[in-house]
Amino acid sequence: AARLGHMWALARHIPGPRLEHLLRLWRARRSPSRVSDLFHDVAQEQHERGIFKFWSGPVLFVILMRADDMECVLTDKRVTEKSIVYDFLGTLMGEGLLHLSGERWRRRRRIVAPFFSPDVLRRFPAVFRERADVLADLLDERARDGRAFDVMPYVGQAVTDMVCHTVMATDMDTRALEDEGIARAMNNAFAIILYRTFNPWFLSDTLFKLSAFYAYFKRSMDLFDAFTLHLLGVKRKEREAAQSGGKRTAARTKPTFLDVMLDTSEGAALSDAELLEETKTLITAATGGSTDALCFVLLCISLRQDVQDKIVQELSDVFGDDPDRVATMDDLRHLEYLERVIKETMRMFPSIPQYGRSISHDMELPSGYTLPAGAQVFVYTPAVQMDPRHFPEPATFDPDRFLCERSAGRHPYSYLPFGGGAHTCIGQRYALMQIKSTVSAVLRRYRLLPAGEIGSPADIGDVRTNLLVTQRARGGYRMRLRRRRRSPDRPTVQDPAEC
Ligand code: HEM
Repeated sequence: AARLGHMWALARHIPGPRLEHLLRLWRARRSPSRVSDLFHDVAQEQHERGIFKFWSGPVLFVILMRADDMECVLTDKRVTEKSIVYDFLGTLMGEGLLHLSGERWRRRRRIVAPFFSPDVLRRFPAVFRERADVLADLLDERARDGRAFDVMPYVGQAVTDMVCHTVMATDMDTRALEDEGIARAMNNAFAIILYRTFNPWFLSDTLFKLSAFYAYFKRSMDLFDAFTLHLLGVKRKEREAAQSGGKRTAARTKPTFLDVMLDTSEGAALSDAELLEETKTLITAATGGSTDALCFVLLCISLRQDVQDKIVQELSDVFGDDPDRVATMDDLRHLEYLERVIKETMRMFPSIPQYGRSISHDMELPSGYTLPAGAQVFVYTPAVQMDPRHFPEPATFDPDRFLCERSAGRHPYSYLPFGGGAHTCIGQRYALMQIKSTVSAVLRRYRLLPAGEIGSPADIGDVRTNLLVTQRARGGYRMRLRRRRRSPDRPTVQDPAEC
C-alpha cells in the first residue's frame, strides 16, 4: 500500500487520460482498431508534453514520446527488468533472451550472439532467396487473376519458413506442419496478451487462468510448443544422420541456430529446456517483427510506383544481366536505396511500436517528470518517429531522409524500430537481409499495384494501423500484382490462402 501511495503521489504530475478517454478505453478494450485510435488521439493531445500515463487497476503505465526521455530509460544501467507485459509473452515463449534480465540475460546474450556474427549471417542469403522464390511461385496465381488480395498469409508463411530453416533445420518441409495454424495461434496469443494489458483483473494470473481466454491461450501455447519440439527433433535427427554418415554436421555449410549452439562450448552447456526457450524466443521475435515489417514495405512499394521503379533500377544495376543470380551479402549491402525504403517504412510503420521496462527506482527524466519506482514504462516509437522536429514533413514517404548527409545531427533515439540501449534487437542485420532478399525476389517477377478497392488506401498517408503486440495495417495489406516477365517453370505449391 505504501508503494502504491508513493507511486500515486509521483504519478499525479504526469499527464493522464481524461474521464472521456477512460470511458473510451473501457468501450474500446475488445477492439484493436479502437484501442489504436484512442492511443493515437491521446498521443496527439499530449505531444507537446511528450508523456502520458494510464492506470490499469493498481498498475501504472507511463508512455514516453520524447527522444531524450527514451534515451534516459533505455540506457540507464539500473533499469534492467523488462515490463510485466513481457511476462505474458514469457508464458508463450519461456524465459528466453527477450524476457530475461540482469546477469541471466547477459549470459544468454553472449551465448546467442555468435549466431548473428557475419560469418554465420553470410550463409543466409541463399536460404532467404530459396524461400523467397517459393513465395514468388505462390503469388503467381494472384498475378494471373489480377484481383486485390491480402499479402500477409503469403508473407507470414515465407517468413516462418525462412526462420525455421535458419534457426532450426536446413532441410524441412514446414508446410507439412500447418504453419497457418501456428501463425493463427500466435496471433490469438498476441491478441490475448493485449487484452490482458487493458483489463486489470486479468493482470492477475489466477483470475486469468479461470477465464475462457486462458483456454484459448493455452491451446495456442501447446500448439507452439509441439511445433518447436517437432523442429528440435528434426534437427537432432539431421545431426545424427550427418554424424553417422561420417560428415561432421550440416553446420559447416548451412549453420542453423541449433548447430551454432551445439558447436560452441557455452551453447552446448545449455540445457534442453534453455535451448527450447531460446529457440521459441527467436522464432517468435523473428516472425513477429519481420512479418509485419515486410508486409508494410510491400504495401508502401505498391502505393508508390516511382519508388518501385527506382528499386527495380537498383536491382538491375546490382545484378546486371543475371537477375536470377543468388545474392551475396555484398550484393545486399549494395542495395542502398532499397535499404532506405525499408528504413523509411519502419519509421512510418514500426512493426514493434512499443516496448517496455519496469522502473526499479524513482527516476527523473530530462523532460522534468519523475517516474516512480514500480511504474511500467513504454517507449512509443510512432510518436518520436513522426515528430516533425526530428523528421520534417513526417507524413511524407521520403526514403532519402536516411541519406547520410540528411541524417547528420538527428537525435540517435528519435529512430528506434529495433529498440535501443543494451537490449537492442539482436536480429537487426538478419531482418534487413531477409527483407531485402524477399523484396528483390518479388519485384524481379511482379509489379506491385495499389488494391484500387473502395476504402483501401490510395496513398501511403491513407494507411491506418491497428495496435497489437505488433503494429498491423487495418484491413490487411491489400494490393494487386502484375507479372513482369516469364520465369523458369517451378514446382507447383499449394496456395496458403486455401489451407
Ligand atoms: C523487422 C524485424 C524486427 C523488428 C522490427 C524487431 C524489433 C525489436 C525490438 C524493438 C526489440 C527491443 C525490445 C525491447 O527493448 O524490449 C527487439 C529485441 C529482440 N529481437 Fe528483434 N526485431 C526484428 C527482427 C528480429 C529477428 C529476425 C530476430 C531473430 C532472428 C529478433 C530477435 C530479437 C531478440 C532475441 C530480442 C531481445 C534482445 C535482448 O533483449 O537482448 N528480432 N527486436
